[in-house]
Amino acid sequence: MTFTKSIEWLALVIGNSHLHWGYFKNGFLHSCWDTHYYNKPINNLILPSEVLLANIPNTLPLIVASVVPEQTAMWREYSNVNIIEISDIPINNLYFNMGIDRALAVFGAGITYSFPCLVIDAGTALTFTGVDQHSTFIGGAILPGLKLQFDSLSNKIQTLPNVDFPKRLPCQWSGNTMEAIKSGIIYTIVSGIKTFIDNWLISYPRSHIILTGGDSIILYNYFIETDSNNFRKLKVDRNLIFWGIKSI
Ligand SMILES: Nc1ncnc2c1ncn2[C@@H]1O[C@H](COP(=O)(O)OP(=O)(O)O)[C@@H](O)[C@H]1O
Ligand SMILES: CC(C)(COP(=O)(O)O)[C@@H](O)C(=O)NCCC(=O)O
Ligand SMILES: [K+]
Repeated sequence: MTFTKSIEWLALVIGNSHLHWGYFKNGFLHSCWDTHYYNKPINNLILPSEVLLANIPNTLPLIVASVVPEQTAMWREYSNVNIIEISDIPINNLYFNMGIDRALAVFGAGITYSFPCLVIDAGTALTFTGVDQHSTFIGGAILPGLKLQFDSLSNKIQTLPNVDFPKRLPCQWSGNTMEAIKSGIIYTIVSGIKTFIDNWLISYPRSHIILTGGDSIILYNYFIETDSNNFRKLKVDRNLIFWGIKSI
């Protein structure tokens, strides 16, 4: 399918925690914002004002990329909608049930920064998606995202409280439960990500590496605090998926 874009249109990326919205006008991403899920029936002609920013028309064409099937079904009710499928993404070797957010983000990264590239998406899940210089998907990995790791400890283990993750790197060797949780999760995520990056760079030394997703900025700050020299190749771009959608 080809995605013809009008002068004004909306992109909706449906993740496992949030709806991510982009408003395009004259070929530019004019504004972007996140909302919670909208769980009332969708009118077939008018988008709900609750999810739109003020002054954005509520009858615009909508292009949806979703990894949440129930939400996809809801937004399909809107008549002016197109849903992106894996087969729409011009990257070789993608597998059919791969997350459309991963495929679009890595395509958006390649279009914006050039291939090869490795995208690290720190959303509900944390994902790695690597594509080589021929726009061929090489492989990736999936693990629980930052918030999910904190939530799973407190949800499954009675003695462990829920803690918010800190803005700055915590102390690694902690003398109380809260700090020990922060240390455990953050230091293993940071060093795990570093291992993936180092391994990717052995095969693709000139690759771009881009962090995206809800926790990308906080993660980037942890990296810079740990070892700014080693992470100088790292970029943060919250809009990779929108660059991907714009370019299909
Ligand atoms: N109100 C919130 N609810 C849940 N997560 C939030 C919220 N605000 C920020 N976050 C952060 O956003 C991350 C999820 O990233 P996001 O990109 O929104 O995920 P997804 O694309 O999977 O919906 C969580 O790990 C969490 O730390
Ligand atoms: C891995 C994901 C759950 C990540 O979703 P997110 O954290 O962005 O909400 C999503 O990309 C997905 O459902 N993928 C399908 C499996 C795969 O990519 O192999
Ligand atoms: K995501």
